[in-house]
Amino acid sequence: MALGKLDGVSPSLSMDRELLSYRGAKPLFALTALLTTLQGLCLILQAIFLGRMISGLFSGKQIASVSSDLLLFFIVMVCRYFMVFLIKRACYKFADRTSVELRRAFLKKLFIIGPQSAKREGTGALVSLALEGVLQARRYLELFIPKMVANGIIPVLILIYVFWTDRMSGLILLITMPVLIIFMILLGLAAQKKMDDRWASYRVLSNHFIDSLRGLSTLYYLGISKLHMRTINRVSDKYRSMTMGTLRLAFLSSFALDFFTMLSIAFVAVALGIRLVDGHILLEPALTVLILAPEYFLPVRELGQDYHATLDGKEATKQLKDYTNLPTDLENMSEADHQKSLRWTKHALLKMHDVTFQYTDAEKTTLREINMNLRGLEKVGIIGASGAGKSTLIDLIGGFISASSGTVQLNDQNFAFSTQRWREQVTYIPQHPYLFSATIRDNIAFYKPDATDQQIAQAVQAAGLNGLIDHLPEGMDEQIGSGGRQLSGGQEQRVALARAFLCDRPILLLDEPTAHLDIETEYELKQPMLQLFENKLVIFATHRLHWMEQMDRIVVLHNGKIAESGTQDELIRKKGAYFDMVCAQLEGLL
Ligand SMILES: Nc1ncnc2c1ncn2[C@@H]1O[C@H](COP(=O)(O)OP(=O)(O)OP(=O)(O)O)[C@@H](O)[C@H]1O
Repeated sequence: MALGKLDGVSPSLSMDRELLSYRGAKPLFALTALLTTLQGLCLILQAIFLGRMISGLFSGKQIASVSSDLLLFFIVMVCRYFMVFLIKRACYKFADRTSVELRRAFLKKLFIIGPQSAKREGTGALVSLALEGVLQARRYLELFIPKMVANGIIPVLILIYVFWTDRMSGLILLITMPVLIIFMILLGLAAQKKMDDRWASYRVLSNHFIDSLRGLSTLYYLGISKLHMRTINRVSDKYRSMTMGTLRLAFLSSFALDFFTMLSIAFVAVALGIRLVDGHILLEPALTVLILAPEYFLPVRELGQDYHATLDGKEATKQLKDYTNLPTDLENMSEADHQKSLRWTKHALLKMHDVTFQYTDAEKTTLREINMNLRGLEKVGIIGASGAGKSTLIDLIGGFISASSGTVQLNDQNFAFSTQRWREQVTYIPQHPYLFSATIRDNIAFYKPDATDQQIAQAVQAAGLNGLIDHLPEGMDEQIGSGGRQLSGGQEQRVALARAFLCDRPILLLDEPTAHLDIETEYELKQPMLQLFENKLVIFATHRLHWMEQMDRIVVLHNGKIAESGTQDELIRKKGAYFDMVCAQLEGLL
């Protein structure tokens, strides 16, 4: 956010400048300011007519003789509420449009950053931000803008009029307002702290809940699902008590604001009463000032109340903005650079020079001095001990994360893996491919929805899925994914293979796709997988060394660095890290 912490807690004094950066915000502020000024003038006229009417009746006039004041009073009242209606409508439209844009920008960024951001932020937190966060942001924009503008205009108009009518009352109003505002700032500071804690607790709760749902079967098999219930209760309870704390503060703040306001109005009333009795002021101006006094404090009170109600919206808006402002090299590249990134062909050459990568929350770099070339349609095996950086390297090449330093060139032109052109050419098969809650047909054709039945049938055949589909009651229309038929790990992997066959993209990234399968299932999958590898650049990270037979080149990672690379024969002859791994696996078998 452009403003510091104090700006967030002293809304009556300063405006959240970030709001002005939204599309259409400046005209909205101008329109709201104009309408609020008119509304303020109506309010003063209303008080004048009401004061004149009451003092007229008090001095013995007939109702008929004050009827013109009564009529004018109603006319300005209608005008005033018409202004309120116009302001609300304009702010609603702005909030609606801005929240849609915020969500769109958020989702766009989510797709650019990819799964890495889900790993970092947590799926639950991202889902909450995209759904509830956007609604809260909308409420904040809708409520806060008119209140903020009213706060800057109406008290000033009233104060000018009161000063002009009765200097003493003007002075009381002028002195009491800063006291009220300082009090609001103090409460706001405490509220902001509480809201920060509450938001952090909400993120933990969302992530925890989603993780628990995902891991429910594991927890059940381990016999600790009941035990885990207690953890969920604890996390929920923490969130509940934080919410109650924030609410307590909000109630306290409302009470204190009302109390101070009433006290200030009482000062004005007593001062007016004494001077009225002494004959230093007439009834009509005294009444007008007295009617205006509560209106003078009303915007501050309303802002104070809505401030607490919309604090979570303010925080959500900040989170959404911060997320969409995260830098990616895709955005740093010019359109010309995009065009330069050529389609991957059998002659293509990609060079990585001194590439490093460090996770934001990690202490040391995960990938270091990666110097590696990828050519045409070669098959490259990535191996290394657990934690060596295989998945990170695959994520980097897939464009899910961006290198911290180093250069990447595609056909001798600077290039970033996160470009759309690159991603459109990549198929990624992870250990657990995601199955959408849809039919098998839709799942297979997810990345190519316009595929014909014949193309899908060919992909099914190539992936060896026809045996399964023939036995399903609904065939290709069988529902799978959450809520549908559960597939085995091998069957899920075959769906992923069918997707890859159908997409037929020239680059294939595999991150331990068979690690969770038994050896028989892996053996059954090997033949369709090898068929899929044909005419593609394949980068295959795995622990299972038997795949290295089919690789043109092997890259051995150790502690984030390339320990050695070459063909299988070369590495065996070299008797280095790869040789040691083969020996270790063979010893494990013997
Ligand atoms: N999101 C993350 N944030 C911080 N550190 C991470 C993150 N993901 C991985 N790491 C760390 O980076 C290092 C490399 O992890 P990576 O998953 O790439 O290794 P790997 O070789 O694929 O391991 P495995 O074979 O067990 O899957 C590890 O030390 C890991 O703890």
